[in-house]
Amino acid sequence: MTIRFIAASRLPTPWATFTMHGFEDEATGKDHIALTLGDVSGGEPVLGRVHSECLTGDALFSMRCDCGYQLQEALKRIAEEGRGVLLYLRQEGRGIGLLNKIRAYHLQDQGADTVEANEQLGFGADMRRYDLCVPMLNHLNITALKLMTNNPRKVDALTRDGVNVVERLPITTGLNPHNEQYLATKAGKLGHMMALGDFTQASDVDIERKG
Ligand SMILES: Nc1nc2c(ncn2[C@@H]2O[C@H](COP(=O)(O)OP(=O)(O)OP(=O)(O)O)[C@@H](O)[C@H]2O)c(=O)[nH]1
Ligand SMILES: [Zn+2]
Repeated sequence: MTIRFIAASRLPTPWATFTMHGFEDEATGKDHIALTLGDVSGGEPVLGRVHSECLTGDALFSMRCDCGYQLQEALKRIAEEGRGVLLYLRQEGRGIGLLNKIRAYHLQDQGADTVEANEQLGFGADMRRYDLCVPMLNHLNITALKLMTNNPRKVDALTRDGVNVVERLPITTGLNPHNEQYLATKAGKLGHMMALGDFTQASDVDIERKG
């Protein structure tokens, strides 16, 4: 695996002006991004989010999942802390790609859950890799993460790959009638450490999206 740093720039957002660092994965040709805020080097654990691409949730306001809500919440929490990192990994659809995710959504429209749909298409439930995080974090001189996630397998995979996750912080936001079943399946079948009662409602946190 060769991850090459390409360029960095300012990225103003509604929450803070981040620094955006662009990387290229030479093996796959995919681009990945890190957003940082404040001085993240120096060894003190950094508040972080490792977020896998969800074009539908992150960019198209989909309410089928919790991705877009988590992305906003993570940037907001990093801004409140004044220091942190978000790794935005281009592994759409838990690694199956956008078009296969649409195929999986079609099966879910007909009654399959998110895990069954992947399996009916011949994929594992979660095909993601996290080994690319190590060179990205090394480039940023980040040695320890306080990770915002509900996904214990993400913590295990990152740890196996050599990322020092010193703390796991829940990120439960964006519950709505369209993603309730999906979130229940994540908790029931994928082992996510969350209960629907923990969630902030999408309507409470995201009024500007209701439009
Ligand atoms: N195959 C498939 N992928 C989905 C579906 N819904 C969301 N996704 C993808 O699931 C991934 C969600 O990634 P993350 O937000 O990093 O989170 P996570 O592993 O669910 O765990 P958290 O850190 O707790 O959010 C993204 O790549 C989405 O595109 C689905 O129904 N099917
Ligand atoms: Zn999503």
